[in-house]
Amino acid sequence: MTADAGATVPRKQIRVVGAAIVRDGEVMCAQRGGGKQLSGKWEFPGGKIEPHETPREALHREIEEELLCEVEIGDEVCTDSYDYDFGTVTLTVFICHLLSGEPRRTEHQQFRWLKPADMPSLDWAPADHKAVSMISTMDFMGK
Ligand SMILES: Nc1nc2c([nH]c(=O)n2[C@H]2C[C@H](O)[C@@H](COP(=O)(O)OP(=O)(O)OP(=O)(O)O)O2)c(=O)[nH]1
Repeated sequence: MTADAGATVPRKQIRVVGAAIVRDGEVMCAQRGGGKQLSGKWEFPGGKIEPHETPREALHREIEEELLCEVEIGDEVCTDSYDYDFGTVTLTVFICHLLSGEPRRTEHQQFRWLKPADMPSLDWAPADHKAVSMISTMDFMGK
């Protein structure tokens, strides 16, 4: 036995924010691009929180960079963690509305606008399952 036998290496902790963008009662779902972790899985647009940022600041920045548009960030849906082989992702999802511009694809394979109840039919990244389940019961019509 070596001195550090049994010692555990701390898992990489990755804090991520995602935007459930609502328009006309539907929610924007985005399919991850090729050549990345979780390629082909569906996710909420967003990304990693930088150390100096609040979750909302990070989401605002990520949506501008990734979708080239601006959103208003509303209520938090939930936070959930999933242990991937590359680290633990802790994902917080917010309901968002478009303020200006039209979401454009810079890195995703495709977008789909789905009614909340239809969202679970997609192959979501595992960290998203709780948020998708919660949003799938929501009704955004008239909002
Ligand atoms: N943006 C986003 N990432 C998610 C979601 N669910 C989920 O497991 N992730 C994972 C995928 C990535 O491993 C991690 C961070 O997302 P990211 O969008 O910054 O990842 P990335 O690989 O595109 O970023 P980068 O390292 O190239 O800067 O979180 C989600 O709904 N949205």
